[in-house]
Amino acid sequence: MPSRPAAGPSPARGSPAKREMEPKDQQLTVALRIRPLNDTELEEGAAVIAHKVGDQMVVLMDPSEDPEDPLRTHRSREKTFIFDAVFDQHASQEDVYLATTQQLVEGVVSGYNATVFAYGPSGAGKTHTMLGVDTEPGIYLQMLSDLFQAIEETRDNTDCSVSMSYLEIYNEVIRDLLSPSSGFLDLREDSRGSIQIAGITEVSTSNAQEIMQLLTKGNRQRTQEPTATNKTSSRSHAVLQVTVRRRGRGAHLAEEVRVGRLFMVDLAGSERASQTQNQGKRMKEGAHINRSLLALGNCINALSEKGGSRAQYVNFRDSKLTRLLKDALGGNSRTVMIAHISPASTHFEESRTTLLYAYRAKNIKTRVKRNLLSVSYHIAQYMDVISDLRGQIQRLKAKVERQERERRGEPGGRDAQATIPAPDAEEDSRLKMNRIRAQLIGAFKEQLEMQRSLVELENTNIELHVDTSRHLLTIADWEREKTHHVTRRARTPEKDEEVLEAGPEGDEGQPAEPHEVALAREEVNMLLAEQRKTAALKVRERRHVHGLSRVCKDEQTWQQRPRASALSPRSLRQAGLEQRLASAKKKASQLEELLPAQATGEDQREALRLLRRAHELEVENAELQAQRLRGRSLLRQKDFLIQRYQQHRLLCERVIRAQRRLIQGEAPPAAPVRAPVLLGLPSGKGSPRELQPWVLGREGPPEKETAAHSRPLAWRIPRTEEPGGLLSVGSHRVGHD
Ligand SMILES: Nc1ncnc2c1ncn2[C@@H]1O[C@H](COP(=O)(O)OP(=O)(O)OP(=O)(O)O)[C@@H](O)[C@H]1O
Repeated sequence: MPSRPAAGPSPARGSPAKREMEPKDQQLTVALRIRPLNDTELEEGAAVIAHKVGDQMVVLMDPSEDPEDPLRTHRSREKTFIFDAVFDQHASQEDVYLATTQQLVEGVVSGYNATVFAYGPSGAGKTHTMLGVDTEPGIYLQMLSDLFQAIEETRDNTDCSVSMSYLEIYNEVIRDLLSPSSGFLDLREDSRGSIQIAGITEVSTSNAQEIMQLLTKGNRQRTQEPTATNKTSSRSHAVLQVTVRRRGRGAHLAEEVRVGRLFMVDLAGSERASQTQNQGKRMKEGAHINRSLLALGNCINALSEKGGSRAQYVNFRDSKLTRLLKDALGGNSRTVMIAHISPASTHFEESRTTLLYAYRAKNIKTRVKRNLLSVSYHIAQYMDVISDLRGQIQRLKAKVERQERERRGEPGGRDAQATIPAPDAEEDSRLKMNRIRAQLIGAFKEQLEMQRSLVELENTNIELHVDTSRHLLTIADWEREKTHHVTRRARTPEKDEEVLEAGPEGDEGQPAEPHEVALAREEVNMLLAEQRKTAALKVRERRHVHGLSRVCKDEQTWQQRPRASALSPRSLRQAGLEQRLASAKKKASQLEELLPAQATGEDQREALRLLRRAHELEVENAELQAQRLRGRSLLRQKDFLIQRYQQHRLLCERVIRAQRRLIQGEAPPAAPVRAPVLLGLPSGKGSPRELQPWVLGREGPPEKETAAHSRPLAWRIPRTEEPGGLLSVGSHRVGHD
């Protein structure tokens, strides 16, 4: 395997500390593992079609191509791919580990992020590579053992702590595998843009065995079911995160903390619905798995184009998996992907797509940067030191002057003492001032933390909006397809039979709704319910704040109010936070008023001024971050809107074509339908409106929307059902004008 350039500092320019912080481009390491043929494949008489050639090449033969066929002799039967490393059935777990992931250990200990993920179809050997078996442990145990060994070697001059968390993404929800009772967890982006999982259990550990025990415990909670292709198929993506924090030992004012994060991801296997014959729950899981893996594939495609140019738009937001792997694929992480395939001819299609994806991933570049935190003492502590020293200097100066005067027998030697505050009184006032200042700093800090939490919550709300728009777009896409299908049928009724043969149809000759559309509907309903609750709460909240006679002392009191039970935890948290923020602001301003009276010297006033300024800057910073988040979300919303307008345009064009045909007497009599309603877009002037859920979902339209006066301009397209009838849009029917 070719060695990769190290992502360490470049010796060319800058100070060593600065060079350490400079990000470096790093290519994804992509390896391929081919597992042995299994019993089922042997029973089926499958041939081996994936062959390892040398250390880096794999040749995949197409089983459908007949070498004897003279028409095909000019075509190559082989597809060749080159990776950083290729392993076949003879490779041991240790071989795979040493050639792929061992190289990441040192980086993690020195403060770099690293990710290893196993990719491939169901039953191809991902869990085997990552977890392994007792006699042949996989990458988890081997890597963790090396990690602790490397930490042990640095113990002399650093303090090190290691913590871990373990989660699964199952059907697009995140579950804490170390604390399954904690419900579904939220993904959040912090102010630095890195993804955090709110409320995840982080356990401190001191050795690899301990982590393995926790992993085994967590794995018992992991969703695993037998499927047609794998008796112990993992139906979720499992993510193990290990964080290593290293703090240098020394008596410096500023301490350096290196934080290395290691992600180890065992993805659920992709599957072809037609092959697995999964039904019901398994099929729904499969659709979720495939959807998130499709999103992952799209990200890999976008990132690999133009050599991973950052100008290319990469949609990480399409699934929780891609959001979680954002850094691993396009950000600050050294990443290794181990793709897995079966060598059997019966799995040719899956193997081919896996190889193509893995091959594309080779072009991805990430930008690695050491996570160096400088924990400097707070400005207030410096100010204390300075203030102490100044006080001492002043007292000493006064003492010297007094002694001088006394020595010279000058009058006023004793009087002069009276103009300088007595050391005790001065000390007393300084202590008092420091106490109030410490309280003020506490209040500022509290305010800032709450403000940040509010920004995070707002961001989550915006994300809910964006998710809703995305799902609505999927539904709208489908509705357009369905309308197109119905229109086509109306135009060419003689082809009905052909259509019926070509694909499954739902009721009344409607095409059957695809799985992802049903899922999108489900999720939209869930998201809308959540949004409605939050909106209702905000209205009530505003009313409540206006008429507020007393301030709730803490979040608990707030949450214990009787009406709280009907609201979502997120809404409750937001309401509680807003309330607490208001009270913290009040407290801080009271303290601010107290302080100037206590400030006796110039240095204390200066300290106060700096303190207030630092707080103002931090507030501004938080506000800017919030604005940036809002701006980004707005852009995403606009993207969806543009797509919707495009859909709308397409539909209008189709309607116009149909009208033309109608005018020219080519089509049967028309049934009217309102194109703008179909896509939930504004029909007249005014700002674009959000896509109305009732247009696409299972819910009925609100009363006022159906009122005749609010009806948008009617468009006519050929009749598709009963004469003078209705055109069905989702479950909602749009009638004639
Ligand atoms: N390299 C290998 N050597 C021996 N056995 C293997 C190898 N790879 C996989 N297997 C066996 O194949 C079976 C399926 O493997 P595994 O469960 O790891 O697949 P998977 O890709 O994780 O599947 P899924 O996505 O469905 O969870 C297991 O019984 C495993 O022990």
